Amino acid sequence: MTLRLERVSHAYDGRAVLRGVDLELSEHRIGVIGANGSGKSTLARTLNGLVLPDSGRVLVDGLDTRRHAREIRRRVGFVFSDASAQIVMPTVAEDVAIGLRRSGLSASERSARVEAVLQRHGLAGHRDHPAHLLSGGQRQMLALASVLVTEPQVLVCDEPTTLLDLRNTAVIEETLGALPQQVVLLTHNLDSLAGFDRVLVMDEGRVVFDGAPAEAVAHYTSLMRPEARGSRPGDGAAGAEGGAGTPPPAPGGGLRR
Ligand SMILES: Nc1ncnc2c1ncn2[C@@H]1O[C@H](COP(=O)(O)OP(=O)(O)OP(=O)(O)O)[C@@H](O)[C@H]1O
Repeated sequence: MTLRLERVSHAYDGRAVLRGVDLELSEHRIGVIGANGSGKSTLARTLNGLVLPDSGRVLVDGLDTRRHAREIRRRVGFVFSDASAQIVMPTVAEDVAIGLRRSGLSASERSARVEAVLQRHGLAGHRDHPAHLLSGGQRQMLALASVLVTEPQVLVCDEPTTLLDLRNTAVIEETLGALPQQVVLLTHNLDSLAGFDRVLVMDEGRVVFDGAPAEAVAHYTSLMRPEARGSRPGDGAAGAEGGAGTPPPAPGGGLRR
């Protein structure tokens, strides 16, 4: 599936957080890294219409997020870092099932699908447990399962392991790695990007690097050096919309700018 951003800009309270982002995302594994506040979450939220851009547009397989919210949410699933915010039903099985309420499937098809997802993600033994009694790792797995049960074609994961310990981080990353779906992963865990097809580095609302994981991590690391942070052209330019004259990054091409 192709996710396409065309000159996407967005501001909160007059402060620009996305500045004229142009992207075409079709790779199987795409990472997004960047400093806190660089605009990663806002970018991710535009991909399934959780955020509608102030200007520009986002197309999911040609469908505009402004006009086709429901179809797009069905195709693009979203996983948040705080699973508790995503879990809405009292028990594990009910939470997984809720995503299928408008699926058009019969009750028996829905329960078969829920059961399969619970089994696959190690939650079958917790079927009737209150979701709030699960461990942090189990809660994140439940949040993931509740999205996967709807069988989205793309999964956008916004720092899904930030609140987890090392073991659960590994479990969630392995699960994501094995999914047949296209995955867009926002993360501060740079090690998890090895093997990704493409990694974007964001800085001050722009994609400043777009290429292979090792080069992207090196670029991000160099941006975070104190001398780089003090002298970047973007510093202090909040509100300078769009990056006029800045060439769009070459998809997967490792363009630095
Ligand atoms: N709903 C909102 N209302 C107002 N400001 C917001 C909102 N969401 C994000 N922001 C601000 O926009 C900027 C970009 O936030 P965003 O969450 O996109 O960045 P991020 O790169 O994902 O950061 P982090 O790594 O900390 O999650 C931040 O300064 C943030 O405070």
